[in-house]
Amino acid sequence: MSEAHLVIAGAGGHARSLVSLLRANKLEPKAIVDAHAAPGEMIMGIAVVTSINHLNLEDEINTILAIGDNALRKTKANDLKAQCYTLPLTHPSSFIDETALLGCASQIFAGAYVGPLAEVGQFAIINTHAVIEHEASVGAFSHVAVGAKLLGRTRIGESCFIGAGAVIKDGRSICDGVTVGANSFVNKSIDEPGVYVGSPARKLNR
Ligand SMILES: CC(=O)SCCNC(=O)CCNC(=O)[C@H](O)C(C)(C)COP(=O)(O)OP(=O)(O)OC[C@H]1O[C@@H](n2cnc3c(N)ncnc32)[C@H](O)[C@@H]1OP(=O)(O)O
Repeated sequence: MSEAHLVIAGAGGHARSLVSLLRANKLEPKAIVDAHAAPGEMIMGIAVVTSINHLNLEDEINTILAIGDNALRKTKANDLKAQCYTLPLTHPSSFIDETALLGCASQIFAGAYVGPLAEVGQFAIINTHAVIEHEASVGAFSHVAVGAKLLGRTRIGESCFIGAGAVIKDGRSICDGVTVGANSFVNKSIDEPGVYVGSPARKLNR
């Protein structure tokens, strides 16, 4: 039986990070699929095509989502369902405690830390050097950006974006659909969706 081909969906910045993550795991994507691909476009030596129909592959295809936008990633995951690559992807330089739980299709990038009894939901992204401390949890389709830190026992809901370098104080919880700005400090739990910035973080009123 032949192995499934890996295909990356999306040709934005996150696609480059994913190629690097896959190669660190000795996996090579067959192609990158993006509706806006230019003729002959290549990314890091990989062809970018507008549709998987152009690949003429008879074998199974497993799609890995290179979509940083949480809502779009959720829509695409629901559209593709069984065609998605379901195993968590972890960079060899990340540390995942043996008691941590990683949801299907979660992506853990270089230097990230996922501590004891922490949980990462399905299709969540834990980006470069992010820290998910002991017993913290990250909801499905959330994205913890570069260098952000979730301190012990924090709980982040679904489809949240925690900006680069942000810190969430230990024990605090954040409801679904919250964006926390880069370098912000969340010292109180957040129970209303919206965008929160600053130190301490305050809701942006618009
Ligand atoms: C691999 C990777 O690159 S992963 C990508 C990681 N990217 C990030 O972490 C970026 C995170 N994004 C941010 O921090 C953005 O500034 C957001 C999402 C919080 C807000 O963006 P926008 O909606 O465009 O807001 P905008 O830039 O108009 O700012 C609105 C107000 O909030 C303030 N503000 C925006 N971001 C922040 C922040 N991080 N900290 C403090 N204040 C902020 C602005 O100064 C502005 O204040 P003013 O109205 O008094 O002038």
